[in-house]
Amino acid sequence: MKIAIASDHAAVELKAELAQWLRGEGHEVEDLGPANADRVDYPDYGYKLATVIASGAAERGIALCGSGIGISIAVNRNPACRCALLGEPLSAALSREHNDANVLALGARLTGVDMAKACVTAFLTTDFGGGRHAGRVDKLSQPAL
Ligand SMILES: O=C(CO)[C@H](O)[C@H](O)[C@H](O)COP(=O)(O)O
Repeated sequence: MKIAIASDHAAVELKAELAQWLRGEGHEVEDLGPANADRVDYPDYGYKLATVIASGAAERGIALCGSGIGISIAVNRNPACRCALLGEPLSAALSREHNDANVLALGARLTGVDMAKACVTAFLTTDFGGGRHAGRVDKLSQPAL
């Protein structure tokens, strides 16, 4: 699968670890940066990731910052993105099955590497359930009231 990954300075190590692991699993990973741990602003990288998802250049995205909160807010400002911030695999699976999430957000200061990998695995291997969930997800693409 084609996956784009981005972070802020707080999550560059987790980003590198996940990117290497995913490549080893056979995925095509585009690392959108940053390249080092110099302080940056999560909106810049969240918007960059969202643009790649919106363009269709990557099927799924992984967004990382210290808590996952800031970058998930940034990604979700793009109407093409449904970004789910979570810290355990059941929520990752539900984000796919019920919400057709196309971006997963994790907090590197809150979630360890093994748990992060478990979340990513669930996120990448769970299909959208469709059915009753489809109309709800469609509503997310409509303008908010
Ligand atoms: O957006 C966040 C908090 O909601 C992330 O955790 C950021 O990584 C964090 O704000 C960065 O904080 P820092 O003190 O500048 O490293």
